[in-house]
Amino acid sequence: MTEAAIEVKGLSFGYGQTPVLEEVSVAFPANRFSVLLGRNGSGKSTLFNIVAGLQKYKKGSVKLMGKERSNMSFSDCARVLGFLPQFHKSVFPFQVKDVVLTGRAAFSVFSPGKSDREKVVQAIEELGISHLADRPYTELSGGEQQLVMIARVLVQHPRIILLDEPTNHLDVYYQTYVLEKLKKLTENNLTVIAIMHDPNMAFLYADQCYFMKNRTVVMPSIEPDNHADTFLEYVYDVRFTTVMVNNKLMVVPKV
Ligand SMILES: Nc1ncnc2c1ncn2[C@@H]1O[C@H](COP(=O)(O)OP(=O)(O)OP(=O)(O)O)[C@@H](O)[C@H]1O
Repeated sequence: MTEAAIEVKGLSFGYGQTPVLEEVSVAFPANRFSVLLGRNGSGKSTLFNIVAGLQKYKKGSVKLMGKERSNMSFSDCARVLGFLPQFHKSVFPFQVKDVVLTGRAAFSVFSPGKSDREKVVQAIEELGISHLADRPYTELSGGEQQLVMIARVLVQHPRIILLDEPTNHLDVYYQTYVLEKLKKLTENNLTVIAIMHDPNMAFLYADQCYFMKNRTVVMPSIEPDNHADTFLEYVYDVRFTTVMVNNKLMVVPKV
């Protein structure tokens, strides 16, 4: 069996008295591209924020590469996990290369060295945005900013990256570009887990899809002969027609 990069067991969480996650148990396999889907407000970002340490959990267990998250120091976590949150706004017109460099902050405190800058150049090249390196981040389009933020996570050289809607704001060219990059990263000992809203893009690129429903995570086998349409109707409250394209399941809402 593949080792779990992230293993969540019996996790429950709420904001005040409102429960959002109830008894969530899920294991995201190492060195794979996994995608988490589900309706707006179903708790996807909350689960990512807990795994990334932005929200504290009281009930359940969250393990990163086999270690309990709550027992890990900030720098231990930064070595293991990189996180791209859903919203990231900068008001300061820093150059793109400096914004990416801040991804090294957990390692170099306030005095980044030559190797940190080399990693920045590498990550910027990796995402094909070298032409943006000297531009002020605040003057970039939403999609360009998204690519810069992904480079900022990569520069951390973590074992796992969590991305909350990485294809948000991207046109179809860059959606496929980023998803291909993310999938490729898993060939180099990296685990990628992303929240996405487009089931078809997820089915095209992910090794495994997970869905949030009724405050927990469910992982069906998405195959047409496995009643995928019934399952997706349960998740999204929308009726779907399913078709196979190049051996991949594709869905369209029934109109
Ligand atoms: N800081 C907060 N305080 C109180 N309630 C919150 C907070 N953040 C999220 N919620 C609520 O928790 C629920 C889950 O929100 P969450 O952002 O995790 O969902 P999501 O699946 O990521 O949604 P989306 O797809 O719209 O981004 C929602 O009902 C939301 O209103």
